[in-house]
Amino acid sequence: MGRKFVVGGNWKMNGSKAMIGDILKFLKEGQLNSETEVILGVPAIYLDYVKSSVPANIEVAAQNCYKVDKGAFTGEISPLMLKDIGINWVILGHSERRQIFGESDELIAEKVAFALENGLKVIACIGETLEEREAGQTEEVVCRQTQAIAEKITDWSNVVLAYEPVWAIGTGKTATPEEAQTVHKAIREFFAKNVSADVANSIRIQYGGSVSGATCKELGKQPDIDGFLVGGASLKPEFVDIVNARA
Ligand SMILES: O=C(CO)COP(=O)(O)O
Repeated sequence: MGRKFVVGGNWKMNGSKAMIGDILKFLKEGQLNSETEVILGVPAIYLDYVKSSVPANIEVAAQNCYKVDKGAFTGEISPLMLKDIGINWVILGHSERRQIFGESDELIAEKVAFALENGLKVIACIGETLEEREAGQTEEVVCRQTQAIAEKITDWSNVVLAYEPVWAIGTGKTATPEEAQTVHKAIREFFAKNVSADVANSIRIQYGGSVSGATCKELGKQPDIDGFLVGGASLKPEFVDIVNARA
């Protein structure tokens, strides 16, 4: 069976009630391809609000959650809380969490495992920095990040992997379709070798990093690119074009 195209909009720390109103308007008015799964990554404070007003064909994700169910962890939210308000998805390991908030491969892997155990679906993010790419370490880095998760989970059916090269995030510098495809293929080979042929075939791998209405079509044609994780452009009407990249 083919892998269903999956496009996430990661709003990051953006939005207001007024802005969310505008975003939901263009999403409701736009003709979203029903063959594409659409997931909005929403700031925690707006999750309930968005969940209550989003059309049924759009899923809502948190942008982070912690690795235990409750307790003295000021400022954190748990997978159980997300499930409690009807949220089914979480983005984990985004490069901004890794770089700005110092999250390690191991912590991210623990969060992925705990979120899955509690019935969430996970978009797990990986990707190399510019320095790592220039040092020829891209594949080594993304495999190391994936391996950390593979050590903590066995069932990948509720995981989407997002390959987001750090140098392409928010820079307007999209990876070329060939650059992205090369890494996506390497990740799939990692799964074939270290997890199973079945997971290698079935896991969906999104590309993220300056995806726009202009770049999405060519990227979306690559055989190992199964969708996108979109930052800046997910706040704008062109997000509809990105959702429909394969249409
Ligand atoms: O980080 C990203 C999505 O998670 C990508 O952000 P941009 O699309 O703004 O480059």
